[in-house]
Amino acid sequence: MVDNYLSAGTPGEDDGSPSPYGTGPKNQAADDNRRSDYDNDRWRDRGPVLDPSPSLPNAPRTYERGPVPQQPYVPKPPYLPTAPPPPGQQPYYEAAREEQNPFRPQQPPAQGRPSPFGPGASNTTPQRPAAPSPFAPQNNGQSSNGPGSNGPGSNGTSSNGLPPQQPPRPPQRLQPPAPRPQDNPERRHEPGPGPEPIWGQSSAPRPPQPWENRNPGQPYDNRAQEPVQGAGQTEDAFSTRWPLDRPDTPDQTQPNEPRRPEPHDPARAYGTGRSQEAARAAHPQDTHQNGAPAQNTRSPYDGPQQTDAHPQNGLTARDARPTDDPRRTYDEAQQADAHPQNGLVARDAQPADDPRRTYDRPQQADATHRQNGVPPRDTDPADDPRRTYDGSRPADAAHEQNGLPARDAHPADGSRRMYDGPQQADSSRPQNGLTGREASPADEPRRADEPRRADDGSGARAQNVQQSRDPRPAENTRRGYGDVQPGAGYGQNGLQKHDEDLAEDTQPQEIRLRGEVTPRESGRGSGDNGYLTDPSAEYEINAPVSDAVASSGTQPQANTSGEQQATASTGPSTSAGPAGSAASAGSAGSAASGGSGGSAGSGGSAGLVAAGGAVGARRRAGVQQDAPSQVSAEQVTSHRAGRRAYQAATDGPPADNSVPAAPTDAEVSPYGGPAKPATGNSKRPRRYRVHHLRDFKSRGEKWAMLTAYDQYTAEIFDQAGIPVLLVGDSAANNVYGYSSTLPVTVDELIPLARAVANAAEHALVVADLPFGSYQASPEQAFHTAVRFMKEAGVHAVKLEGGRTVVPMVEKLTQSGIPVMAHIGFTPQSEHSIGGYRVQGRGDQAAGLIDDAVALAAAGAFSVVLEMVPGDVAGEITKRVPIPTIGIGAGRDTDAQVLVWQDMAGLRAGTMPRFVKQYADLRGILTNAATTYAAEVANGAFPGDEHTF
Ligand SMILES: Nc1nc(=O)c2c([nH]1)NC[C@@H]1CN(c3ccc(C(=O)N[C@@H](CCC(=O)O)C(=O)O)cc3)CN21
Ligand SMILES: CC(C)C(=O)C(=O)O
Ligand SMILES: [Mg+2]
Repeated sequence: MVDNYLSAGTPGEDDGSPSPYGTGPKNQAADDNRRSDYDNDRWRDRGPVLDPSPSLPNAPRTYERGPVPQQPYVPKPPYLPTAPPPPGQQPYYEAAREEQNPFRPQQPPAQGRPSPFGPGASNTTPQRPAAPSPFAPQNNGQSSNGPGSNGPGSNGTSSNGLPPQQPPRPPQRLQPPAPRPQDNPERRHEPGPGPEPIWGQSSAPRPPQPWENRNPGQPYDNRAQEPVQGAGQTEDAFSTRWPLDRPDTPDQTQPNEPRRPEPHDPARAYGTGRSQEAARAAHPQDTHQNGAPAQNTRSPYDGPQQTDAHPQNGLTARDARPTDDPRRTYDEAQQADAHPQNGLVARDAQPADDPRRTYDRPQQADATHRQNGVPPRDTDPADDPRRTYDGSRPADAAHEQNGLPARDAHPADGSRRMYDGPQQADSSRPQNGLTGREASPADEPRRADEPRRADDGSGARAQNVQQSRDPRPAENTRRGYGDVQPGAGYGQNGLQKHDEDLAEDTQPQEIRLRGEVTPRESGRGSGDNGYLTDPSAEYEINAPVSDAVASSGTQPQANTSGEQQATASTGPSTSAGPAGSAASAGSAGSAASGGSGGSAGSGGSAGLVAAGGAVGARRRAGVQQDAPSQVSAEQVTSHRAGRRAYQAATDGPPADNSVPAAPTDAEVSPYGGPAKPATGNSKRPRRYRVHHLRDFKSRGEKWAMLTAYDQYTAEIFDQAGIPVLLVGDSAANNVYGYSSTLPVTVDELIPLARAVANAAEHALVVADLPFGSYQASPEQAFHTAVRFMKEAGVHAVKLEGGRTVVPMVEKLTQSGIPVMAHIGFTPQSEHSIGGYRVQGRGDQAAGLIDDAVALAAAGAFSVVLEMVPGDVAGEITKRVPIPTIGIGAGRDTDAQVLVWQDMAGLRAGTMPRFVKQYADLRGILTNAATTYAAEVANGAFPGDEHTF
């Protein structure tokens, strides 16, 4: 079947084709133990009984699944930027409901349109051309091309005759980068490469844009450009008559628009593939940041290297095993060995390593290999051309650092990754300080048994040390992470503005406190889960928390946990803010030696840890000891303990209106030198809050959101400086293996959200409300959101929908629950939308803008724009005072979001177009598991040092 985009079913369901998520099995939601959030009859009619929730046994769940009270809802937006609808006028959301009629006309698919569901679908169209990829097979004659190759094609640079993974993209994408739009306003007028007319480029009059068709007092009528054909739709249903349609709407957002001086040019064609192609062609830096693809560089992941990396190549675990003190504790090893820039061991800085480290601690490099991102420990770091942190093998090293596969090596797993090759190589540089491929002394594949090269020794390493502290690629003209100095970002740009934030952040984290008093943490058993027996009082379970806060003032009430006792031991990370997250990950976080660990984005609190207490406190606190590698000193103790310690150390107003450098802000050399004092007021908030995001927008600082579904990823991303973590309902297909987001339930998401909220020290944690858990009514939305707030400890919720969900947004925001909106392609509405389609093209743009404005007016603190034409996303970003977060919405949104498994290359399958992969975790794990199995088989593991 070819997806006709009008089908109510997913292609995966219709024709057995694979899910676009890359998950193999179809929806497995039939598990008897799984409960629906909304319409499971087993629960609906029970009345106010205790609901044996798997996430919190015996908690009353009547508010989740019971009959939803359908009370008349009176919208009362808490901080409306506009007047309510005139009396007698149909509420805007009533009209919106019709506008979002799932049966509204759909544009037929263009012939030859590639299926979003990948090559497995019954789709005869070829894959979309992709940029030349560094992972495309190269001419080493040794790489294996797995079954997942995307087939024939040549990127024009591959010289090995093996098919690249993707057909070529237009060659002009490899041109040097063009200026950013703000640097070159003319770009918006650049013609596309094809015959498709681009509005504004010809002398012919361009069609009016939807939002231009609005006269004062005369609402724009979508009917003019979007004929209604759907059943049950009236003309009025498509008339979005509501106050924000007034032309003065933009003025309301004017104070929030400092960075977009250029007026929106509606002449730019919307959302056509042509215009997108043109934009890409005009901005090759999008796919290749420095315009110099390292097309011929070899990767450490090619065939011989993979072979070499394994025990059978002679580099056995025992060969490589150091002979130093096997008694080192894990935490010590972390501190000493972590090379936070890239996850590699600073071998030269740590000749004595812990032989007991498992791969969970990648520093145990004995049997670990380049493909695992871990250097062999029997090699001399000074002359190993494979080193990824010596700047000697830029493109390859970049891949190596990120675990990205070689261009000439096809992923062994057969996945069809849509790598954007040169971009990936180059984009690694801001994080790892690598220079460029011109600095590479060796492009040929390196074998483990070949002589070490001496031309990238200490000099190159020293160079890299310096470079690693400047994450900015000189040629990177794009605004964003790469432009930010270590220690910049939030700290430098926002400190004065956020003096109040510091004060606030020294206050108890009430949301966290609630989270702390979960039944699990309070030691209450399932029979005493904190819920009152009176369902009407079910939200009063915070009494212990309130008591704690009240009795402790600005300090949380001490309890008997060792975690609390550890409060003086360390402090939180104080690395740069979101704009500097990559910077901090690449340099400021290079705290590997000096006895202190330093993970990406965190300075090492060496002194504090060395002073003792942290590790012990960690143990006393019962905090997990076998934390992941690269754990910074602050992580050695518990998050909360560190936070309290820092709070204790920094309580009180900051002196002379500036934020003091935190004790953990020192930059520590990975090469053993003394800690370098922090150069700036690098500081990020104790907790990112919605007002920080607003401030980012007002300052024009872009930021990144990632999904997270578990403790370690949350911890890592948090430490990397990601200010907002989303526990997406995409866990459905990225955790639970469903083929869409529809099956996942509140009960399935809450444990994940709780893990993330527990682990995220600084990030604002947002949880998706899953399908069916909020659409019924504002009250249902409220009850579901409360569950996430109480049981998971998240700080905000996200829900999908435009004006139809405005009442829900209002209810939540009025209840003190921050709401992130989500419009454009809303996966929960996949079946009504008719597939994975770009939304807001052409005439749909006006409706999408209306949605965004209405959601902002309803109190949403931000809005996700998914698969929205770049122009429309840019226009929305101008129109609304709240941050826009794009995924497949171009570069003009205030922020970006990606599903982390996509971003890090963990999942297989064809990636959506908007995905850029920054690592090859799948390859890393594949190699790790393969090596582990091989060592078990050949007896290399476990060794004496692993034996008691
Ligand atoms: N791993 C993962 N990544 C995601 O981005 C994601 C999820 N899961 N699950 C929830 C939603 C669903 N999303 C998706 C999933 C697939 C496409 C997709 O296949 N897009 C194609 C076709 C687009 C079109 O036809 O216009 C693409 O090439 O982008 C898009 C968004 C985004 N979200
Ligand atoms: C893709 C993002 C925005 C999301 O909603 C999710 O991960 O569930
Ligand atoms: Mg979602």
